[in-house]
Amino acid sequence: MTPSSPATGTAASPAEDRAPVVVGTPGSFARSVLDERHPALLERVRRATPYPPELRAALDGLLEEVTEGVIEPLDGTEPGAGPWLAWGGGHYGRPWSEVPFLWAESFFYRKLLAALRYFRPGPWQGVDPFAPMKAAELAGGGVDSEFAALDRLPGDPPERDRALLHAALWGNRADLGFRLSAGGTGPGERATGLVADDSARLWAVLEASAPGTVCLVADNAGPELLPDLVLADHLLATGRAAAVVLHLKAYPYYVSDAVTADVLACLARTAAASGRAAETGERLRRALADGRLELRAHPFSCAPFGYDRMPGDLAADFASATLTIMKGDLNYRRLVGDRHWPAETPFAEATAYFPGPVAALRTLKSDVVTGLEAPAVERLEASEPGWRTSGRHALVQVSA
Ligand SMILES: O=P(O)(O)OC[C@@]1(O)O[C@H](CO)[C@@H](O)[C@@H]1O
Repeated sequence: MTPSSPATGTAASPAEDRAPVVVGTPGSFARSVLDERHPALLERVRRATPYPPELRAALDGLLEEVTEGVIEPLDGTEPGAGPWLAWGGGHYGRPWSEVPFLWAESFFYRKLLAALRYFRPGPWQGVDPFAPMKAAELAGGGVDSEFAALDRLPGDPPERDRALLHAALWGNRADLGFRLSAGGTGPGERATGLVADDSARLWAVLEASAPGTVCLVADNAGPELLPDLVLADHLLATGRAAAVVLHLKAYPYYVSDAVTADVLACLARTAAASGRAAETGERLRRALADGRLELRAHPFSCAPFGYDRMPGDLAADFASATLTIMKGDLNYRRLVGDRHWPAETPFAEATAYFPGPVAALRTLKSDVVTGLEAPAVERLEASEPGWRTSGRHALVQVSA
């Protein structure tokens, strides 16, 4: 994969003065992820699978590096090490907290897979270290409740649209990374109302032209991916889309991000269900088999950059879509840029480079946000200091 330009994250950019790139400043949310979530994740991975001694030793080495060391490049013999050398330019040899947060997180996940020999031929090749956690989530009772809720969907079409859009939106709270910090209980009680709501615009964009292709850029597996798949089925069934292209991650990433195996696991879960869940699953299987639901796992999906650096073939994909729907917090960070934007910065301005109409469905789990009204920001700042990262708030934003 070759992003349109190599990025070190240190080059000056016009946005830099107004919106500095997020790094792990002491006391920041980003720093807590680097100092707390990443070590906790290494421990969780180690407990989840009985890795042999050499893999456990590699995990120990990574733990030492992220807690006490500086960023070391991938071993030169690691498959795919080349691009990371180019992308890492000025970052190697520096503390993890001093480089762009998005780069540091992405590289952490890549190093974790290197430690576990995910890309090397041999018995551990292709073994998803997060699979045990994803499987437990998918088997959980929460999924049964979601399936039961499908049987109680409102009959009124606009109400049904809203219910399915909101299921996909709030499904983004199902992020396993969230459980790894601050007591590990997951996001707090969800807030009523959205901090920004362009839902009407989203449906209007889909209805403004003949049914075309919708790109749905997935985020987490299991309890988030299921309502995303249900939304994809709804877009196809209601003629809002002639085809849906579901963009997945190219390899395990940010703990619970969805890869192809996770889509198949969701379909297997629906096959074991009854009622609407089973019917939806059956339609999705047919859509996959006849090409109306297509899976893509572009290498850029795990690159440590924003979408403003996406390569031409991916941009062409999004350009040809009636609408691209970006799910989740990380995709939002990559869409608008992982920067400390003033929250009132118009969403359309931050996404002006995007090659087609784009929507974000996201719960707020990081410092980055755009497109809010000033009074709403003042209210949130005054009443709820952790509103940007608590996962209690959500938004639907559209730029078309
Ligand atoms: O993309 P998702 O699943 O909604 O969120 C991923 C996430 O939890 O990971 C980062 C911390 O690791 C946060 O910035 C972000 O909230």
